Amino acid sequence: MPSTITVDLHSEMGSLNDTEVKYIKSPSKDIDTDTCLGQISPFFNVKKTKYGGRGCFAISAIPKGTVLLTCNKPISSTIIKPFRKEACTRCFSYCDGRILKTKIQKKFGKEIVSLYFCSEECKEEFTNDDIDNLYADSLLEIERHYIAGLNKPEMELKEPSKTADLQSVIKQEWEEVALWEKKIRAMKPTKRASQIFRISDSEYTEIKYVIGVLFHMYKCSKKQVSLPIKYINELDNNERNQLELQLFNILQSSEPEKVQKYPYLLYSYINIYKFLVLTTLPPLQDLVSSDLVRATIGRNLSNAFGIWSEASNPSEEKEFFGFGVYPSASYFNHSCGPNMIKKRTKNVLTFTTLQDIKPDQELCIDYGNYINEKVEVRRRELSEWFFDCGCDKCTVELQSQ
Ligand SMILES: C[S@@+](CC[C@H](N)C(=O)[O-])C[C@H]1O[C@@H](n2cnc3c(N)ncnc32)[C@H](O)[C@@H]1O
Repeated sequence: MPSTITVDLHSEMGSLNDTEVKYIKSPSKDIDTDTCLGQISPFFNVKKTKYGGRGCFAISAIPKGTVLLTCNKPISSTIIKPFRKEACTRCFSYCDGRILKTKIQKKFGKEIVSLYFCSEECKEEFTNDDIDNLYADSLLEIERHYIAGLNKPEMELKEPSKTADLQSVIKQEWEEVALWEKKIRAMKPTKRASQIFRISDSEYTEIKYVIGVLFHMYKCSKKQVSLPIKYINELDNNERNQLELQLFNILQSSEPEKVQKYPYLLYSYINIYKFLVLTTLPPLQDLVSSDLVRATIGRNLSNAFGIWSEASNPSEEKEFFGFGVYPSASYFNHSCGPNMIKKRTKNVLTFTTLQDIKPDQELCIDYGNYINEKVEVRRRELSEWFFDCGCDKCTVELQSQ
């Protein structure tokens, strides 16, 4: 299992000499953080910002309208339950609420469960990316148990007591999970299957995302390549997958902050983990550990890109279909006066400059839709991402108050 790497936020990236091709021997262990961050784009370096954490800084002047990064597909994505039949599993295409006709199906007893695609091409691309149908079967397994769970009692919503020391509760609850897991792993498969419980819709969404990440990790372990030090857009598919995984492993995780803010989520994350222990298919089951699952959830919280419908006019409300994690695009910080724009075309994200950029200027996107709001509103909305906005616009507006 790939180790989680501690990120040194204080290290400054040097620019990459792309004529010199070096090789990373061990793709997941002992990785050089600076090297893989330097492989994202020839246009920018990832280095420390003045307000904390890392950000992307232009290496030289860049004209307005330049595409700085194209991300072809997410490391993992997930469609929420209400749209699972209407938004394509692979490319998120949505056809005015019509149920998609192209499916991968599997029969479990009398129940047929399906994954939905917008076209035969998308289904084929999904299958070509799979290994022995493992990803499809894993997602179908989740569908099957999710649907079967609807006949079981809803899980009681627990919440840590307001007076308890939350850190001790978290530690103790996960220790109890470890004891539970020991018992479960010693059970016969039929007895273990009888322990599968009902999950909530949000747990279902998160579990599909975690399975996608586990599958990506499994795939990289099966197709290990020596990763040349080239920019991501110069790499072949396997190398690109490997680099995206390395970039994923060094993303920041906000699981502790999220549980601190919403303590009831502790029990939801425990449900997600237990469900994965009980239902994950054998090759991916080897990857299921509480540390990895918690870090995977935590990386989604501060790095995922929401997948929204395209509104045909500005007054139309956009629908939220789910989210995708694109590690190479996760180093752009937010600004309330962004100089970059993100565009999604199916499952491809492109990042383009909105203005001429000066050397060493930070490249930022807009994380939400609040940039025209007052500074107080922006700060409140952005607190969902667990940060106080340090962009120039907020700094100036706060100083003039
Ligand atoms: C997608 S990540 C961006 C990369 C991140 N800075 C890093 O070092 O990995 C989002 C996180 O970056 C930080 N961040 C992004 N925009 C920021 C801003 N305008 N001010 C302060 N922190 C910001 C927050 O911690 C946020 O949760």
